[in-house]
Parts: sequence; structure tokens; C-alpha cells
Amino acid sequence: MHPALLVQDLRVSLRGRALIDGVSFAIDPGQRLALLGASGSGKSLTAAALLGQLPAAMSASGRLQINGVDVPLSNRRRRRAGITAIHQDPMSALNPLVRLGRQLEIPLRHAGHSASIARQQALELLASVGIEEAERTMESFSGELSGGQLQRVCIALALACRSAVLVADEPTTALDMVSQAKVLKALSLYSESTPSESAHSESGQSASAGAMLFITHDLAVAAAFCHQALVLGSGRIVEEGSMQSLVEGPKHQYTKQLVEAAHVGTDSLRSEATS
Ligand SMILES: Nc1ncnc2c1ncn2[C@@H]1O[C@H](COP(=O)(O)OP(=O)(O)OP(=O)(O)O)[C@@H](O)[C@H]1O
Repeated sequence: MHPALLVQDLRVSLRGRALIDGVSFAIDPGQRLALLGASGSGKSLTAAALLGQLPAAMSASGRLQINGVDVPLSNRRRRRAGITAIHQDPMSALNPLVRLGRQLEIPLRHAGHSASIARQQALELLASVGIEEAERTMESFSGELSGGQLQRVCIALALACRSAVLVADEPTTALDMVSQAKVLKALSLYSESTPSESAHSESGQSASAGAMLFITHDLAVAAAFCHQALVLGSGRIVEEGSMQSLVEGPKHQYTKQLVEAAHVGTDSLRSEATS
């Protein structure tokens, strides 16, 4: 079996300066890999390279495979190749002139669903990410929603695409704790669903459970949500392994600090709650 996502020796440079320097990893179907690292370590550039969204001045080399098929890093039409993004900035993903319901229905219709099934699934996806007034939201334009609502619509849109690989860059930062929990649940259902359960079972298009690259600064969320972790430092991998081994026995200085800070945060919250 091929990994859903294979990245080998990824390099990104800008005017001869290496910003990403030989990053390699693989994610199997149904697995979630946390991409951790200090600010400026190269997380977003790694995601941008995989998504074909690097700034024009940068060049990328290396190998990218999705479900065993090579995808040229120069190819910008990644959704067709089976990789979709959840961006930090929802406005960049949504068309302000098209009703949100229509935007959600387009990938579902492309997958071969009838208009009524596509509408039903769009409503279900909105509900799954905690949008309470799903019917009204379907009729709305992006300018009529709050930042947190828009972020959840973007997540629903990414799930509607049902790609083999989902790249989520800090997908829950703008959300309250309740919404965050709902979104993480919806994302985990996406990565765990099998062909018979998937949104595309009707058309037979979806091949297997989704793989996810999950970029976050929040170790607690990563630990609860991801199976594997990879830590970047100055564009290189400085630590990798199972999420559990990373939390229980961090080796690199940055990872140790991250684990320590997470403990300090939890301990101080606990002592505040009990004092
Ligand atoms: N458009 C750009 N032009 C020049 N350098 C850039 C550009 N974007 C990123 N870089 C540089 O590439 C490196 C990696 O940046 P990147 O945005 O990937 O970091 P990050 O790990 O995602 O950080 P953060 O957690 O703060 O989002 C940094 O040194 C940054 O200064």
C-alpha cells in the first residue's frame, strides 16, 4: 500500500537561500501528522510547497506523491491531484460573490452527487463543524458571517472536497473551545471514514480514509488529535516520531520547551481552578 502523502527531500529556496532544507515524511491513509516548530521554522512554507502556493520568487525541488502518483511541485492544480488546504485566512478560500451553499455544493456535484444529495450533504457538513443555522448560512455570502463562522465554513468546504490529503494550517485558532472540539471531531471523522462511509460512496470516487497534515502551535491539540509528529527547526526536521513518544520523551531543545510550556500551562490552570 502506498502512503497517501509521500514527501522526499523537499527543498525551498529564495535567491539561493535554503528556507526548507531536505524535508522528508510520509502519511498513511487515516493518519494525522502534526507539523510543529517555532515561529519561522518553515511550517507554512512546507505546506505552501505541497499545495503549489509558494510565492513566485521561491523555487522548490523534491518529490511529492499522492496515493502513489507523482505530482510535479510546479503543478498548481493540487485539488485535482488529491490535496486540499484549510487556510488560516478563510477569506482567501471563499468567493465573496457566491452564496456559501453554492460554494459547498460545487465539489459535491463534481463528485457526482445529485443536486438534492449535494444540498443535504452541504447542510450536514455545516452542522458537523458546529454551524447552528445551517439553512440560513447556505443562503449567506461570506461578508455576512463572523470570522469563526467563516473558518468553520472553510473547513466544511475542505471536507466537501474529500481529497486524499488535507493540509490544515492552524485550522482552529479563531474558534472557541466548544467549536474547536466540534471541528476536531469532524476532521477526525474525515480521516477515519472508509469508502463505504465517505461522502463520495454514491459515486465510488473516494479511495480510502483521508490523511492529514496538521500545522499547529498547540501541543495539547496536537497530542489529542495526531498520531505522528514532526518538528521543524530552521527549515529542517529536528525531531520526529509518534505523538506519544514526542510528548513523553522529547529530545530536541525546542520540543522539550514545548512540552514543558504545555505542562506549565495545564498546571497553572489547575492550581488557579483549585485555589
Ligand atoms: N514571502 C517570503 N519571503 C521571504 N522569506 C519568507 C517568506 N515567507 C516565509 N519566509 C521565511 O521562511 C522561513 C519560514 O517561514 P514560515 O512562514 O514557513 O514559518 P512558520 O514556521 O510557518 O512560522 P509561523 O509559526 O510564525 O507561522 C522564515 O525564515 C521566513 O522569514
